[in-house]
Amino acid sequence: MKSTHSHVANLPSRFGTFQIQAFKEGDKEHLAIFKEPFGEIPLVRIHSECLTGDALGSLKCDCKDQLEYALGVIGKRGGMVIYLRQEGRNIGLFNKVNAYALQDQGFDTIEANHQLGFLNDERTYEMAEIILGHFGIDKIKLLTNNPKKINTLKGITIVERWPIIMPSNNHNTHYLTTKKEKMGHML
Ligand SMILES: Nc1nc2c(ncn2[C@@H]2O[C@H](COP(=O)(O)OP(=O)(O)OP(=O)(O)O)[C@@H](O)[C@H]2O)c(=O)[nH]1
Ligand SMILES: [Zn+2]
Repeated sequence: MKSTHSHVANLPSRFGTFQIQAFKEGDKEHLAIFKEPFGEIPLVRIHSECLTGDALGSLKCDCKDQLEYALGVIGKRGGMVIYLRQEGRNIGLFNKVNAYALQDQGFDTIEANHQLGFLNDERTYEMAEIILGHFGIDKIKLLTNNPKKINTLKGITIVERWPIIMPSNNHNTHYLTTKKEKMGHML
């Protein structure tokens, strides 16, 4: 029988020694990166894939800084990073590059998504709930500035919100201002 989750493997990293487990959702493969013990209320970061930021170090967003901050804190205190393959707020890499091309012409992130026929944010968080459920977790402390993420996680009790605010740079100030003003991020 085909499994929807992989075995658990060790992942020594520059942020500490974690364990990882992969989860399949159709063609998408998500990851839980975790460090035990979790403590009574696990500290969790739900991170959405950003290849340009996470892997290439793009300065257009704050994703890599947030990911590394989360891995650093969770590597020390225990908890879990859920890495969801929702590139470009779930419009995919190809469309995100087209959105970036529109941003080069002066559109903001939201306007560029609309120009391409997408909503502001096409993400869902069911897989995060499924992964947390797999670990028997129903209460968390969540590292986020995003109110939609909090409101969408219906099956999980968010006992505390921990802000995850990174220093801005010349290239991402407009991106962060758009998140604050148009998406209500608590920045
Ligand atoms: N469509 C689109 N997606 C982007 C753009 N810049 C970054 N992203 C994606 O945005 C996602 C990160 O989401 P954010 O809204 O920045 O932050 P968040 O994770 O929802 O909120 P926090 O928990 O507070 O960090 C990743 O999937 C990125 O690939 C962009 O210009 N257009
Ligand atoms: Zn990013």
